[in-house]
Amino acid sequence: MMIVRRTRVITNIISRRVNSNCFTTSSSTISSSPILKFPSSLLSLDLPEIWPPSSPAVTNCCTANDQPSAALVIDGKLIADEIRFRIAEQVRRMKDSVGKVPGLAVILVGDRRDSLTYVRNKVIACEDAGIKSLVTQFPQNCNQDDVIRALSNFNEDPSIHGILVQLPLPQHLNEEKILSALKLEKDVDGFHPLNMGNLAMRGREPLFIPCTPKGCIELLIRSSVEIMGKNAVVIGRSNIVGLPTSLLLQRHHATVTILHALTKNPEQITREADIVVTASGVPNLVRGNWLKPGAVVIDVGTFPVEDPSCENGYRLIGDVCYEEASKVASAITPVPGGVGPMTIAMLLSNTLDSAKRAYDFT
Ligand SMILES: NC(=O)C1=CN([C@@H]2O[C@H](COP(=O)(O)OP(=O)(O)OC[C@H]3O[C@@H](n4cnc5c(N)ncnc54)[C@H](OP(=O)(O)O)[C@@H]3O)[C@@H](O)[C@H]2O)C=CC1
Ligand SMILES: Nc1nc(=O)c2c([nH]1)NC[C@@H]1CN(c3ccc(C(=O)N[C@@H](CCC(=O)O)C(=O)O)cc3)C=[N+]21
Repeated sequence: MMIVRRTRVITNIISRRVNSNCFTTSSSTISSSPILKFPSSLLSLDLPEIWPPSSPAVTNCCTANDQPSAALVIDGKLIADEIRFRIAEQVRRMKDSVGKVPGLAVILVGDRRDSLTYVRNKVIACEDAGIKSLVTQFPQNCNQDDVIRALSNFNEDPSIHGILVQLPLPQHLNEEKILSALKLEKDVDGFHPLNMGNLAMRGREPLFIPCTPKGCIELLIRSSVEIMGKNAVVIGRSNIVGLPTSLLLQRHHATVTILHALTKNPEQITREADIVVTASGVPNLVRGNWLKPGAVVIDVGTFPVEDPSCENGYRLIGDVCYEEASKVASAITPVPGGVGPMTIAMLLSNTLDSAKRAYDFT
């Protein structure tokens, strides 16, 4: 029998209507947009096997004459901020009662610009939440044994509850070997084969659910999108996004189809989907005519393109042709400001969960 751990049902949507005159999706435009209402938070900081179904508030956006209207934008940044606020509260409570805070260690190899940005964002998010963070950076040409030694030190450090090895690693390093050196109890990314295996098996509980897939599901639930019984398409089958996302959607009783680079006629398959989660890394892959009217679209893809006018020297493009898709979908996540901030919030959530387990703190 399924154990339903979450008890609260979400009825509100954190989102905004797409401004049809504005197709740029920067997080600043989103956070300044009108917010319908905060939902009562449903972030369960333990691991749910399944969430209860919520009201299908975002399933169909067609007008009376069946013309699709603009999609609701699922504001990942806003939702992530709310979750991070809740995490910070719990960290304070932990500090007050046990005298300890959660600790996250990040291992970064090389100096890829996007990795540096992601790691910096993770460190800032930790600071904001009161979580201790340590970053160990190695040069691109480093020795594998040195990386494993650093990992082992973090494994043994009782003040560290989560360890993240920033991916991708340089070619000469063996990702499988490095990741398998990570202590299961500290695998806050949820990439360990045992965590992934438990996610895949019915009746089993992984210690950690991978952050991006967990963030995608959290976005759907908080936007009142019903998952149970829906046709979901996941584009991409990678170990870090596509595969665990498809497993998680299945755990929520969606009927899941996985598309990959060799799939024939992908647009025909996506057109049948109520929910499309895309993580291919191919910019603008998903066009408006790939979607069923009223579909919910979660865009995980982040493809960096040079842009000297941006602070980091690049801007991100998603997998979805936003301009087209937002006219067909009922709800859509922007890039940036959609899944990305949720990934970080879920990392903090997993780190807090790990510390709670370590200190037997509820
Ligand atoms: N926002 C966030 O928090 C995060 C964003 N990302 C982003 O998500 C994207 C995917 O990341 P990741 O999973 O690590 O990438 P990978 O390159 O590991 O996997 C990409 C997957 O997409 C599939 N694919 C590639 N081209 C096509 C195509 N034309 N049609 C259908 N499927 C295709 C590949 O298929 P095949 O298996 O056949 O090669 C593969 O399974 C990237 O843009 C990444 O930057 C990743 C993590 C977090
Ligand atoms: N071990 C490991 N775990 C990961 O979770 C992991 C990884 N390696 N390698 C790379 C991918 C990518 N990833 C992102 C995290 C946050 C944003 C994010 O916050 N994006 C912001 C924008 C950030 C920016 O400005 O560049 C947004 O979409 O709004 C994006 C992508 C985690 N990944």
